[in-house]
Parts: sequence; structure tokens; C-alpha cells
Amino acid sequence: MSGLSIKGLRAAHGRNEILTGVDLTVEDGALACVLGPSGCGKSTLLRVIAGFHPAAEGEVTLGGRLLDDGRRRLPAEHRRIGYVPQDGALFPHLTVAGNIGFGLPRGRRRERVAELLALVGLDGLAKRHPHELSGGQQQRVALARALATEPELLLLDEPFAALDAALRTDLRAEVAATLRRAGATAILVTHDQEEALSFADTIAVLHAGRTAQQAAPQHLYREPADTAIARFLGEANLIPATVADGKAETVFGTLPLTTARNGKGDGVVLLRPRQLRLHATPAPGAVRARVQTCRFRGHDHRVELLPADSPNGLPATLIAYTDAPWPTGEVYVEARGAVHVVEGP
Ligand SMILES: Nc1ncnc2c1ncn2[C@@H]1O[C@H](COP(=O)(O)OP(=O)(O)OP(=O)(O)O)[C@@H](O)[C@H]1O
Repeated sequence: MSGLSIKGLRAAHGRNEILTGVDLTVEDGALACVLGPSGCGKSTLLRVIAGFHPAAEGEVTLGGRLLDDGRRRLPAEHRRIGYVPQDGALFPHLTVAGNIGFGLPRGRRRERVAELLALVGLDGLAKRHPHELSGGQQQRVALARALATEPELLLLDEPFAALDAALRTDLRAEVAATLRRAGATAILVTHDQEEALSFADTIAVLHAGRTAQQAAPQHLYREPADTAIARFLGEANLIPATVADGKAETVFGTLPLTTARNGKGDGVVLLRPRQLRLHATPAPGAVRARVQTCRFRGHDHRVELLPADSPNGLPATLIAYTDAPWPTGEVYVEARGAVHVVEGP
């Protein structure tokens, strides 16, 4: 089997159990994200995969080779895994070329360094030292250095954390494109859901040392396994509903389900902020509310709404993202599109 496979992984720091049940599958050539709040064990997971920290139990394989099962461990230097730590950790006394070529056989070094400089868009900077580079350029050197030996798997530990918002977005897109060009299989660790959603082919959400859910970004955003994951991936309107016959009866009327379900009964469905439409006058199925705040965010407006009489256990506030600004005052809120059952039958 190609790619990375992790099953039932447990790992501890001393007596502290950090990972208590991690499952992760990354197909050959795919970009995966491990997403989770600070302290949930993301770095520990990368360190186990890289071979810097032992598994206590479970199974980690790469391309069908066993890396660790809690008893047998392949030494880190035999794993063919590249690792880009949070701060890039470049050698300060070596030039960019020296950093990238470090550890490459002499014969091919020049040619390979030139290839990698072009790949990460740093032609012309070969002779600079790390302190003469911007944060983003330093991260690109770290990436080139990790790709130099053509690892079977590349691990990136929050590589954009120290960069400002604009640079982060650009570099993230560039790195994803570079990895695809190189045909690399990679895992990026982050606590930033936007980063995960925009970067990855597949996302594993880590919660309290376990994999809570692994799925493609769109699937995870639209069909999270529970309310905690729904909230972690972005703002969520969680609406009480009666589910039956592939539909949800809600205060907004009858809405179709994203996926058919056999169960019947009461539950909670998810409406993302983009699914709420605002009207100035009453509309069929629309709920009366007050605009509490409307905040301009560049690409859209975030509108906080107070439902008029919180019917049927509706949350105290609803969130809508709209193209146009809305003045504070009365509005009518309509829900559109299919809903996902996050709790219930
Ligand atoms: N060397 C260590 N010795 C003991 N405990 C550790 C060690 N390294 C990490 N821990 C603990 O393990 C837990 C998980 O840490 P880890 O760094 O894997 O989390 P993380 O999700 O990567 O966090 P962050 O996003 O803040 O980097 C934390 O509670 C941390 O305090």
C-alpha cells in the first residue's frame, strides 16, 4: 500500500497520555492537514511519524513499510521523511544554497540546488544568508531543504504561524502548488481552520488526542460529525429540527438534508452563515429578527441577528454573511439550501 496509514496510535510524554487513538490515511501524492486546537497533540503526532518520538501502541506505515507499532521502530534516518519545523530552523552560518544542499551528495548538489531554488521561486538568492531574507523567504528555503532529498513524505509543523496574514495566504497557496509540482505527499499541522480548508485534499480533526473526523475539506465543512467539529471549522448556526423522510422541519420551514438518513425524530441541523438570506420585508418561511451588528470584512459583511421571539429553541443569535451591508433594525431571515444533521436521528 502506498501513502501513509496510521491506525489506533497512542503516544505519551512520560506518564502523560497525549495521543489516545489517532487514525489517519494520506494517499500517495495527497496534501493532508491535521487540524486541532493548541496542545491537542499535533506536534507529537508529527514527531512520532518522523521517528523522533516513540509510539506506545498502534501502527504507522509508509508505502507499506512499518515505521512504528510500539515495539518495532524504523530509525528516523531510514524513514525518508522530510520535516519542516515551525521556525524553519535554517543554519545561520550557511548561505541559502548551503542550507538547501546540506546533506546532498557533492556530484549532483549544484544542479539540484538550482532546481529547488527555481521550484520555490528563489532564483538569484543562492548566496544570501538566512538573516538577509524575509520570514516568507526563509520558510521557502526550509521547504526546499526538506524537498532536496526527495522524501517520500513531507511534514510541515505550522510553517506559516509566524507570518503576517497576507503573506500567509500567498505562501500557503505557493507551497501547495510547489508540493503538487513536486508530486510530494505532505502533512501540514495547523490550528487555523481556514488554512486547513484552503490547503488540503483531506483534513483530520484532532480532538483531545484522538481523530474526531477525517474527510475532504468541503465535506468536513458541510457535514461535520458533531456540533464541536461544526463550530471548530467555522461559524455555525445550530438549529433545532424534526427529521423525517430525508427532510428537516425547522422554524425556517422544510429544508432538504445534505445526505439521506433513515432515522426519524428530533435533532439539530447545521446552517452555515452563507445559507441565511436577509430581506427587508416579510418573505415566505422567513423568521423575523433584529440586526444587532453588521461588520464589514472586505469580502463580505458579518451580520449578527437576534431572532424576534426565539421560537422553538432557536439560538439566541444567528450569524449571516452577506454581500450588502445591513442597517441595525428589523429584518426577515430566510434559510436556503440543504442542511446537515449534526445531532439526532
Ligand atoms: N517533551 C514533552 N514533555 C512533556 N510533555 C510534553 C512534551 N512535549 C509536549 N508535551 C505536552 O503534550 C501535549 C501536546 O503537545 P503538542 O506540542 O503535541 O501539541 P500541539 O497540538 O502541537 O500544540 P501547539 O499547537 O500549541 O503546538 C501538551 O499538553 C504538552 O504540554
